[in-house]
Amino acid sequence: MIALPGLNLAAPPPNPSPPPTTQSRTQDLTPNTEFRFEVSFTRHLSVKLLTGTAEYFGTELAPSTTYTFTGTKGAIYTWHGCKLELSGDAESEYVAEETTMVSVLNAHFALEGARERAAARGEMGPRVMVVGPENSGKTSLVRALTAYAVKGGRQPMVVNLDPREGMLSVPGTFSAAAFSSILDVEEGWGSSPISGPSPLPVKMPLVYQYGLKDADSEEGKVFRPLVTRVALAVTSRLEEDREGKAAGFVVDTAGGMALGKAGAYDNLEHVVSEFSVTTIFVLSSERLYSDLSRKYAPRPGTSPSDAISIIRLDKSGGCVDRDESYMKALRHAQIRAYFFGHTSDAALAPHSQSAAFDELAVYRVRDGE
Ligand SMILES: Nc1ncnc2c1ncn2[C@@H]1O[C@H](COP(=O)(O)OP(=O)(O)OP(=O)(O)O)[C@@H](O)[C@H]1O
Repeated sequence: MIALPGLNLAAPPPNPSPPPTTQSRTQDLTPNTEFRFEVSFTRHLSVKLLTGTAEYFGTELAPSTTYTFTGTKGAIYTWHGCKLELSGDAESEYVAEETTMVSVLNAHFALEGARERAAARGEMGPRVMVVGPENSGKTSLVRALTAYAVKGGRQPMVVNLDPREGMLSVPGTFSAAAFSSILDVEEGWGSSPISGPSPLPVKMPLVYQYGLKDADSEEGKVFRPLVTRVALAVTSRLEEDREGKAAGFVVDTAGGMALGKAGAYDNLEHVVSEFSVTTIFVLSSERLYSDLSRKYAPRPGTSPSDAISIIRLDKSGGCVDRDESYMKALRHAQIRAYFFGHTSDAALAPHSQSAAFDELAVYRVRDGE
């Protein structure tokens, strides 16, 4: 039987150490600080908000509710100060006073302004792309912008073009989903109908199989036609949805696309043109920012409404490099959650069927067919 990585049907579900019995402790956070932590896939960290307000990448924590994290690197931020109760053992944890949340909030309000203008004119809202090197905080920024927009009653769409990490689906796919309800603090984006029962409303992603690990490994032969498909699906969906149209969408890209081999950003440029991007947030990379600013500098004769805004944002000091073994474990966890459901007690029971390897026929589509 061919085993999907992470989907060992024969073996019992992985059993991360049970929620620890270590004594709970409290952590006070002063306004505008964040509690950063790293928890491996074999440990747990439980967090409860005792007093004040706090959020996890833009999503507000409910008071007196225990959130348990495993296989996660993240940060709990507070605007007004709070007291947290912590239990469990993280690999590392500390309080950071320098965060980038004020610039994230400013970015959100700039997008809100664009949404209001778009709604008044019946036009499409901001079409945002987030770019930057690997582990520069792109996905975290997209999550926070989405969470703030949802909190304000908007229904933004999120498009994931990073095959290294799935969004509401398995890795190796591109997906798009409209977000009209709160994001899931523990599970990241939340769950789709396929991932079993969830206390939060499920999200309905449109998923395309890409199949490769890196978006920059095949000279765009598969990537670009697929991006065209996704863009068409997203824009035609929004044309029929007045609220979603005004909210616009945010596209998360893969770090490899920002490498600009020999100064060429063919895949990024393709995304910009297919999605008619209006705003590009560049995380951390000065070179990418200056290359894109040059490329999309307003030309004489073009109307200001056609200009693309390129905005550079600092990388958060909390962004941690995720090595290949961590990424592998993350992908395995996503594949397992897809088939068994999100909860640790494995809510779904997929049926398995074995086939001998010589019964399998593999076809390869040749170039241009
Ligand atoms: N302020 C923060 N504090 C702690 N951890 C953070 C913070 N911001 C981001 N992280 C963590 O750093 C890691 C990298 O961030 P993120 O996934 O947002 O980067 P990325 O640019 O999307 O990466 P990639 O290109 O590999 O997809 C993630 O595990 C994320 O949860």
